[in-house]
Amino acid sequence: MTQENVLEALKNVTYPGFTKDIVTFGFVKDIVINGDTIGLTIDITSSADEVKAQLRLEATNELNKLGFKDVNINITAPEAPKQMSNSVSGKNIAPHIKNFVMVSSGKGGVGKSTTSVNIAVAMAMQGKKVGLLDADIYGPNIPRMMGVEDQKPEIQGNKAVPLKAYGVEIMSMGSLMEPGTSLIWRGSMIMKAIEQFLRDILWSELDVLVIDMPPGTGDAQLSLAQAVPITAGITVTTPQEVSLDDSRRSLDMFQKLHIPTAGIIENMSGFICPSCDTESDIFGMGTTEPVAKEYDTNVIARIPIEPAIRVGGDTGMPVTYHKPDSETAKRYQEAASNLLAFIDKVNAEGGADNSAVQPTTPPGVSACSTGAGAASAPAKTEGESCGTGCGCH
Ligand SMILES: Nc1ncnc2c1ncn2[C@@H]1O[C@H](COP(=O)(O)OP(=O)(O)OP(=O)(O)O)[C@@H](O)[C@H]1O
Repeated sequence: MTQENVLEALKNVTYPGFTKDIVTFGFVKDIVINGDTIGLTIDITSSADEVKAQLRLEATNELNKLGFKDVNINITAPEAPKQMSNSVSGKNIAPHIKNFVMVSSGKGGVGKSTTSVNIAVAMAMQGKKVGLLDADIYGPNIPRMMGVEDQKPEIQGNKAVPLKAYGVEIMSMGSLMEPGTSLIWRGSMIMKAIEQFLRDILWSELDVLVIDMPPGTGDAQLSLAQAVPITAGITVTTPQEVSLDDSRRSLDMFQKLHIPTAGIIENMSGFICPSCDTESDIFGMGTTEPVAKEYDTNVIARIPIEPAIRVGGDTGMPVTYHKPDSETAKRYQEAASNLLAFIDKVNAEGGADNSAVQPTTPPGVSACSTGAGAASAPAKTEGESCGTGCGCH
């Protein structure tokens, strides 16, 4: 048996999906014949496992027919493209961002933006490529807290370049609006804004995008969860019972939206006196632990009330960066480490998956205009959401 016999026989093996055979393509190389043993390489251009399996099977059959008993085929192929995002299925409109963290709170004013800022800065200080998206369209405070409130993002074509401070890429509705102006948001506008923040902003290939949500559980949260797979949800709460009730709603929302829950941040947990550095109880301390247990999650940090945090927020000088030796900076760093460990765990277990929260209507069909319910549904004014999350208005 000669190399020519072998090549002739392998001309019967067509490359999957094509009419040409693997010899004509020039894929067969390094044929070594030793009695009834043969070794060869098939060097292909596809990284698909099915292609490799089919070629191995068909080539082995042909060589067995020629009389070879021991057939050793080495198939070389380009490496499969690296999966940038941890999305295993479902929708991801920003696949170059590896992980998304949703920071939510049941009610306003509990320190959600302050937490988002300091955790983002802490992760950047720990060497991660971090972005911070201010999706709190009702009260976009992030530009002030990050010291970029006087800057406008550069526009390239129809996209915007994020601002940058403390090693963190930043985008906020506040940076796109005139200071002091307000927008009246309908549900459908919120959905579109969230998608645009992900699609039309030139984010780098980030390790983590921290997203500061509006308070509560509404259209913004649903839209975000449907647009990208959220790797981790954090809820921020203060220790009082009234706030805890609302944080339960946030935790329940994570479960309903299939968002892995990283845990609770108990903010304003005790007070650190600026003169004597002692810690005292004001709103309560440690009250979030039972709530975390209820939802099978953890308290990832307790952040005391510290005037330096408020000053840092007001002056655009986050405490984590500007007072790295303070007790609160250390706690934010610890929260960031806990969050990163949680993200690693989620990814090791297969990554986040938002396929279960996609709109259920087929592509191109509006949930608002089809089905038996549509005829009896109340008429909607232009631009009003039907509340199904279909984004059809
Ligand atoms: N641990 C803390 N110690 C001292 N001040 C704090 C602390 N956490 C937050 N603050 C201050 O409380 C105020 C409200 O915080 P922040 O804006 O972060 O809350 P929020 O939950 O994002 O509010 P909103 O829902 O209105 O966006 C800010 O002035 C902030 O500086």
